[in-house]
This record gives sequence, structure tokens and C-alpha cells, in this order.
Amino acid sequence: MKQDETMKVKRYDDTNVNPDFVAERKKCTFNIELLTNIIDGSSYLTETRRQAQLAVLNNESFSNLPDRYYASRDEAYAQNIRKSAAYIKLLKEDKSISRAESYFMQCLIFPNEVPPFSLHTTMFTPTFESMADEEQKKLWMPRIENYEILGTYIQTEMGHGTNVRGLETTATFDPSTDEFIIHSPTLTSIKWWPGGLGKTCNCAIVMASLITNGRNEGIHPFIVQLRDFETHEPLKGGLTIGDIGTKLGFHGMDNGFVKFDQFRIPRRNMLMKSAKVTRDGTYQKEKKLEKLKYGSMVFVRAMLVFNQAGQGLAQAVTIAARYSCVRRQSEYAPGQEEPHIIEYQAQQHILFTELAASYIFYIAGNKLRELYFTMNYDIQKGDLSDLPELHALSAGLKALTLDEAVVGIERCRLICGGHGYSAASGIPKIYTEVVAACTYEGVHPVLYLQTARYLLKVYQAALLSSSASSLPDNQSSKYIFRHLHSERPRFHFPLSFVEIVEAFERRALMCIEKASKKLDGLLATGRPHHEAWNYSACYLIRAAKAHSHVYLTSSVHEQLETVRQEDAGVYTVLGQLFELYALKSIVDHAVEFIESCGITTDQINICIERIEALLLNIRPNVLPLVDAFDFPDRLLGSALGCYDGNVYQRLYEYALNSPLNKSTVNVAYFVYYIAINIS
Ligand SMILES: CCCCCCCC/C=C\CCCCCCCC(=O)SCCNC(=O)CCNC(=O)[C@H](O)C(C)(C)COP(=O)(O)OP(=O)(O)OC[C@H]1O[C@@H](n2cnc3c(N)ncnc32)[C@H](O)[C@@H]1OP(=O)(O)O
Ligand SMILES: Cc1cc2nc3c(=O)[nH]c(=O)nc-3n(C[C@H](O)[C@H](O)[C@H](O)COP(=O)(O)OP(=O)(O)OC[C@H]3O[C@@H](n4cnc5c(N)ncnc54)[C@H](O)[C@@H]3O)c2cc1C
Repeated sequence: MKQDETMKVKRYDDTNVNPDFVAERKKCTFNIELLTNIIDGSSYLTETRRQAQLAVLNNESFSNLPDRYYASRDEAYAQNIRKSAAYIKLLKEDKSISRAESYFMQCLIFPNEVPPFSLHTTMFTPTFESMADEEQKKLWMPRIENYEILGTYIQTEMGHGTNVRGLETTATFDPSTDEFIIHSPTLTSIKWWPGGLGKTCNCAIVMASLITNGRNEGIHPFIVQLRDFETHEPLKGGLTIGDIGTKLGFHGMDNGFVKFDQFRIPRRNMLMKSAKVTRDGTYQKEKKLEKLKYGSMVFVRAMLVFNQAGQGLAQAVTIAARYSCVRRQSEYAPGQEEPHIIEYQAQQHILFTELAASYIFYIAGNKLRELYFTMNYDIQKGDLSDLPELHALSAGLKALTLDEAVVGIERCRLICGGHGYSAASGIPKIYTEVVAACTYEGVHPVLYLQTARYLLKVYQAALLSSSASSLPDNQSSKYIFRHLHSERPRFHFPLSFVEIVEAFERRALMCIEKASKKLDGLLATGRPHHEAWNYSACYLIRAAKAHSHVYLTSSVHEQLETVRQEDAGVYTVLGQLFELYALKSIVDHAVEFIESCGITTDQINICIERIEALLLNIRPNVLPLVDAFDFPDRLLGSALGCYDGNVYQRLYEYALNSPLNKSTVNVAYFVYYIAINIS
């Protein structure tokens, strides 16, 4: 990115900071900058992010006016389009902007929003790059990279989302014209939900059932132009396109629908890397590459762990923590000043356990992102051996971390009392964005079941093997082999970090064993496989959750081992957060740990006591620990969570800006009450 000499705006306003915050920050016992570097991945990435954020703050085109919480849907969409145009213009003009820089910029330009063009970068382009053949890439990629083509990813239909194989849209090959005819045969086959489809994108990858020579060959991807490149009008020839209307959140996003009515596209618009239809209508496929078509779902699921679960929860925690250090309430000691609400143990228990969870999701999410890029390198070269592992891991972790994050975000809102319910707190916006991710890219029961399917296969393999050596080191399920053939250790309390990881592994192994037994038991009674599978779902889902917890604890433990060599202060606080998250999970799932690890209820009580001790340990560092996330105020968009702690002044300004305050007597009130009473 070109450096701008005129950069003047600071990321924080560090003048006029609330004195309570100054006192809180003095209590810090560790090096905040080092922790920030760990969260970002390196000091280089911290610096890159800060430069990118400064570039956004210094550029007036990226302002959030009209106020994002008062904007109507029309205004919210228009604002996103204005900012998108400025952002894309910048990317086109400054080719030195790296991928990382553009990512950091995008997060701040569209705070807690998925902007209308985002499907272009997260799904459309990756799917095209992965599924198109070399000739197709040469033809299309320059216009895709140049944003002349702005694409979305069209898969879900009004009647089918989860069951991708059940999609009804057809792409029938017509050899007389060398074209595919895309068609929505029913109301339920209308494509529904794709981001940016309603008003913004001019092209799309459309997933449809390929029919050639009278045979249905299953779901395949096609690149389809939807709008005229000059006028942006929907193309003629059988397209009805629109916006699907108001949703829980995503107000600035035009999630859309499209009905295809015998719409024709050239044969070569089918993406032909792993399967193709020749000029005479012959269908050929490379079976080994078949699952590549699901690749972009794996990509986004893997990214959502750090991007939505980690970052979303961390933002809500930052807001709740800062507010808790400002807000005073209730008489604690008779006759004395009201304490900050952070001093109440009940507040600490919620806040600090969510703080711990946000660190765990962030750090494990970063590791998963790295793993994705490492494994995907081979996958794209045609070696798909790591794909099942990557699919199982990303599906389970997407589900588990987002399930826990949305509950955590809501808990953070609740511990802010009444002001948490105001949009000005920033938390409602974070919640509506993050909870969307619980639905898109796959609903969670379905994703857990995908993970469980993989785990049972690994378990079966482990039963037949006597060592773990047959699994590569990067496989997260290697513990199944290791523990299946080894004695359960005696756990000592309080648990060491190494013991914590092993306890999670033992619990997961037990859940997998139980799921396997349940399934086998039902099969043994003569039930067909699909029925036995369905009635084992509760066991299978428990196994998938337990396995995902193993990845969270083991990957953060691995990070802790590195930090231990680097800095004692950071190691201590990160270790406290790790322990708190782990012990709370053990207490929450006590029955499973008692049964799998041979521990007692008394030992669970030791964990409960230890949690209380950890709350006291974490207390002095609470503000520095959220400062380490290094979120600019603009990203948080919160009167309660700003860096300077001037909560009440900002709340008052927010209220004064309410559109309802533009007049002293409201027009509607005048018309329906005063005018009627007068007559
Ligand atoms: C540094 C960069 C940072 C970037 C940051 C980015 C942040 C992003 C933030 C914000 C942007 C996002 C904005 C919104 C985007 C929203 C987009 C959408 O929502 S698009 C719609 C998604 N739709 C679903 O997810 C449907 C869910 N359904 C499915 O996934 C499948 O169809 C499923 C799993 C239910 C299929 O089930 P079956 O049983 O019918 O499977 P069969 O198709 O027959 O396949 C069976 C085999 O394929 C494997 N498989 C299934 N899915 C796989 C996959 N994804 N990858 C690999 N293998 C897969 C299975 O494990 C199985 O393998 P075996 O036979 O056991 O070996
Ligand atoms: C904000 C948002 C953005 C989106 N963006 C896009 C996009 O860009 N492109 C796109 O193509 N799609 C998009 N989607 C669609 C999204 O991917 C689907 O909504 C999602 O995959 C779920 O499908 P469905 O809505 O049909 O739910 P269904 O599949 O009908 O599921 C409904 C419920 O039934 C249960 N269920 C269903 N099947 C099973 C099963 N096999 N086992 C157990 N339980 C089951 C689950 O509880 C599930 O929640 C978006 C959705 C949202 C909310």
C-alpha cells in the first residue's frame, strides 16, 4: 500500500480519557503490544493492519454518514454502495495494496457488515478459480480481478438449502445451439438468499443440475451473466431478479432472488476443470476432483471461526468490559460510593469467561486459517487427501465457535443492562451479523453431522490399527489412535495444561465410541442405515462438538508453548484465559468428563473453585486484555465501548441525533391526536 504522508487521524483519541480508565490501565501486568501481535499473527501484521486502518480513517469517502444505526434500508444499502465504489476504485488505482491490507481495510470500511460485493471475493472468485479450466480462467479472470465482473454465489433455493443434491434448478444442454438452458421449474426452485444478487452483482456462479443426453449428472457450477455491463439492467431472455426484503440484520446487503425462465448461456460457461460436456453433449468427469465443487464452502467456514466467532465475540466483550469499568451501580458496602459493576463477581463470571472464549476462538481460528491455506495448496494441485480432514474440521469448528459466540455476545449485551439494548451499544448490530453466520454456509446440526461422519471413519480405522503412525501429523483426530490403545492416566487437580488437553481428548474419544455403539446397536436391530443414523444424531453431534473442543484446546495450548519461550507476562495472562475457558467447559459438560476421565464430583468442585480464583487473577488486566484486541472505535461503533470511556456523553449525543428529535412535535402525533381533538 502506498504510504500517505498526510495521515493525521489517530486510531484512538487518547486525550480526555475517563480517569477510571487511566487507573484501570495502570494495573496492567503484561506487554499489551506483544499480545496484540499474537492475535494478529505477527508484529508485521499488526503494523500492516494499523496502516490499513489509518488509511480508511483518513479517507472521507469511507465515512459512515448517515449514522448506521439510524439509516433506513435504502440508506444503508446506498451507503454501502458508495463506500464499495470508493474502495474498489482505490484497489484498482493502487495495485500495491496487498490481500492482507485490503482485508483489514474492508473490515473497517464496513464495520460489522458483509458488504454487497463481498460474495465476489469470498465465494464467486474462489469457486471460479478452483472449478474453471485454464482456458476459462484466461478468458474471465482479468475482468473478474478488475471488478468489471462483480459476481455472487447462487446455490440456495426457496425450497432447498441444506440438501444441495436436491436443488431443482436445471441446466439442460441444447446441442443444436451449443448452449445450456437454465431453468427454475417450480416456485420452490427460485434461487433465494445470495448476497449482492438483488441489486448489485452482474454475474454469478449458479449451482444447477446438469442434464445432457437426457441424463441428470448432478449439481455443477456455471458462470452466468445476469445484468448488462453498461446499463446494469437484468438481461433479457428469462430472468426475474429482485431483493428478498428486510431480514433480522444485513440491512445494507441486497440478498436476492432470481427465477430462471429457459435462460440460455453458452456451453463453455459451465466450469470445466473437474467435469465437462463436449460439443456433442458427451459428459465426462474426473471423479477424483468431484468434491472440489464444495471447496468455497470449506474456505468460508474455515475463515468464519476467526472472522465472525473470534472477532465478533471479542468486540462484544470489549464493549461490555469497558462499560463495566465505567458504570457504577448499587450499594456494595453500606454508605460507600457505588462500585463499578466490574467488581461484582456475577459480572466477572460472565464477562471473563466470554473474554476467555473470544481469545480461544481468535487464536484457534488463526491456526485453522493457516491450516486451510497449507492444505488447500495441495488440494488445488489435485491431491485431495487432506480434504476430508479440512471439511470435517472447518464444519465442526464453524458450528461450535459460532454457537458459543452468539450466546456469548448476547450475554455481553445483557450484562450491559438497559444501555445494552440500545443500538448505541453496538452489540445488537454485532449480534445480528454474527448470528447470520449460524445459518449461512450450513446450519449447525448438519455441519456437526458431517464432522461426526468423518470421526466414525477415523474411529473404525483406529480400531483396526495398533498405532497412530498411519495418520499424518497434521490430522486433528490423531488422538483417537493414540488413546484407543493406551491406558487412561490418573488426572491431578488442579489440572496442568497438558492434562487439560488430554482430558478433552479422552472425553471426545468416549463420545465418539458411544456414538459408534449407538449406531451399531440400531443397525443390529435391522434398521436401515439412514434411520439408524438419524436416531443416533444426538450422540453423533455430541461427538462432533467434543472433537471440535479438542482442536480449540490443543491449538491454543500449542500457541501457549511458543509464548512461554517468548514472554512470561503474556504467557501468564494467556494461560489464565486458556485455563478459564477449559475449566468452564469441563464444568458445563461435567458428566462427560467424569465418565471419560475417571474423575469425581469433588474434583469438578475443585474446578469450580479454581474458576473463582482465576476471576481474581484476571481482574486487574481486564481493560488491557480488551485493549490488546486493538479495535478502533469506528469498528466497534459503540457509545459504551469507546477507548476513552466517555460513555454518558456519547449516549447523550446519540439520542440527540435521533431523527425523531428533528421536530419538537411529531407530524404523526399532530395529525392523529392533536388535529382530531381540535376538530
Ligand atoms: C484472509 C481472508 C479472509 C476472508 C474472510 C472471509 C470472511 C467471510 C465473511 C463473510 C462472507 C460470507 C458471506 C455470506 C456467504 C453465504 C454463502 C452461502 O451460504 S452459500 C450456501 C451454503 N450452503 C450450505 O452450506 C449448504 C449445506 N449443505 C452442504 O454443505 C452439503 O450439501 C451437505 C454437507 C449437507 C451434503 O450432504 P450429503 O450427505 O448430501 O453429501 P454429498 O453431497 O452426497 O457428499 C458426500 C460426501 O462429500 C463430503 N462433503 C460434503 N461437503 C463437503 C465439503 N464442503 N468439502 C468436502 N467434502 C464434502 C461428505 O463428507 C461425503 O464424503 P464421504 O462420502 O463420507 O467421503
Ligand atoms: C444472511 C444469509 C446470507 C446467505 N447468503 C447466501 C448466498 O450468498 N448464497 C447462497 O446460495 N445461499 C445463501 N444463504 C442461504 C443459506 O446458505 C441457507 O439458508 C442455509 O444453507 C440453510 O438452508 P435452508 O435455509 O434451506 O434451511 P433448511 O435446509 O431448510 O434447514 C432448516 C432446518 O432444518 C433442520 N435440518 C435440515 N436438514 C437437516 C438434516 N439433514 N439433519 C438435521 N437437521 C436438518 C435444521 O435445524 C435447519 O436449521 C444465506 C442465508 C442467510 C441467512
